[in-house]
Amino acid sequence: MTGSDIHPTIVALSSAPGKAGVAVIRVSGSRTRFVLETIAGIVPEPRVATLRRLVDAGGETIDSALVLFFAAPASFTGEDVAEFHVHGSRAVLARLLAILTALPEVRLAEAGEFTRRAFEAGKLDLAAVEGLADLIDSETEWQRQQALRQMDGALSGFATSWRHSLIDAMSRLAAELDFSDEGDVSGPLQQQALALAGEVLASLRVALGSFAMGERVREGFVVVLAGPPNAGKSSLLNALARRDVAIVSPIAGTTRDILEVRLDLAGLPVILIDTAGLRDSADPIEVEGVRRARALVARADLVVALRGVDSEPYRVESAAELLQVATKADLPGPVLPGERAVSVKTGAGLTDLLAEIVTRLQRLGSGEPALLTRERHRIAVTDAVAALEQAVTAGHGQGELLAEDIRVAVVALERLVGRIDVEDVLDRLFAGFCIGK
Ligand SMILES: Nc1nc2c(ncn2[C@@H]2O[C@H](COP(=O)(O)OP(=O)(O)OP(=O)(O)O)[C@@H](O)[C@H]2O)c(=O)[nH]1
Ligand SMILES: [K+]
Ligand SMILES: [Mg+2]
Repeated sequence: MTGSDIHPTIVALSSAPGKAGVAVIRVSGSRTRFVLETIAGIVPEPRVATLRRLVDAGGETIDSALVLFFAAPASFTGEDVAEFHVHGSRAVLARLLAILTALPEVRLAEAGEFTRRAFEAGKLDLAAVEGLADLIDSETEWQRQQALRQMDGALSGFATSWRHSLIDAMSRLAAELDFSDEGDVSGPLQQQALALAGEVLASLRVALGSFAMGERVREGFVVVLAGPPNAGKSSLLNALARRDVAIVSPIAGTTRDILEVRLDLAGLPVILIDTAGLRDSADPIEVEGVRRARALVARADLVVALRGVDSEPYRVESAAELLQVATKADLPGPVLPGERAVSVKTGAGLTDLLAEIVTRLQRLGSGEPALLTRERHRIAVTDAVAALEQAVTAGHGQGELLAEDIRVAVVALERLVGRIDVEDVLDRLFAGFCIGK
């Protein structure tokens, strides 16, 4: 089933809005051939870019365009699809969209609707749709690579093989139960089922171990600059961001709120955060700033603890990865053991500091590419792990209970690729899509 008979035909601008050399308008659905005949005068040979004049009902030219046709089911959505590569002018786009949506049974697409149709046609599973969303949102190299792996089915492939192994285990248990009158024998088939469950459990635990990295690559590593007032936190933020983001002054207590910039550090997405100087204060605003700074220090992936070489030693308490930095290295004063020296004034040590931040962040992962990248994945796999742990530890007792534990794990894993509970996830996901995806 292609679904083309139950869906209206949809149309949308699929490239970014605004002025551009070329813009792409995409059409999908059973009226696509009709749309092509009406606007371009022909249905081009599938997958052959064809230069045509696009005309309105009165025969007046709207633009000349490259026209592409993809015949169902060999298209992104699985339906007949057309693309019009027109000149990216607001006037051309407005006119063309107005004409297209005025055609019978053709309407503007909703956010994510092309992708939803691809999902419904079985072109992408849920994990792959998430990968596509992440790819479109990706801003750094690590994000691009991780999203592409997800879109290409890295998680989907594992989910399928875990599920197959567990279904295999369940069928061995069922066979054993058929042969026993008590339902509590632990024969060779049950042993095999337990071994399969144990293998899947081990693989799931490895996948869970990759979640922290997967999530951080998606959302950004939180790196917090912390230390006493006037340590040079805001100066360092500006230097690393190469922009004048934060106010710098010789007055202690200049920064009161938190300030963040997003950086691409050697392909790693980093959220670098400047905080209020840590000290006791009578000023309620500064007290709140310090409270926020401490909260961030507590939840950071990496804390860069700063102290001016001309100031007292200062230790930031944090359970997170900690990097001790002595600032203002151009001034006289000692660099203490364990500190790296930098000077924003001369630029000394800044490149090394950046390299060290990258090294520390990379160390948070195992080096393996992350399989689980969203909280949704973590929950599903955690549920499956809990059920299989119960199966494996309860072990050789009742065959029926064992089968039930494994069944619970299978259901949890089916959520990963979207065999169940799909609508909720899709609705939330597509809320973040723009129209035309
Ligand atoms: N000589 C020298 N002065 C610096 C350097 N970095 C910062 N400063 C000076 O130190 C003072 C404090 O700098 P800020 O960046 O405002 O310090 P901060 O840690 O953000 O201070 P608060 O926001 O008040 O906590 C300013 O006068 C800066 O110009 C440096 O590398 N060398
Ligand atoms: K300051
Ligand atoms: Mg500051």
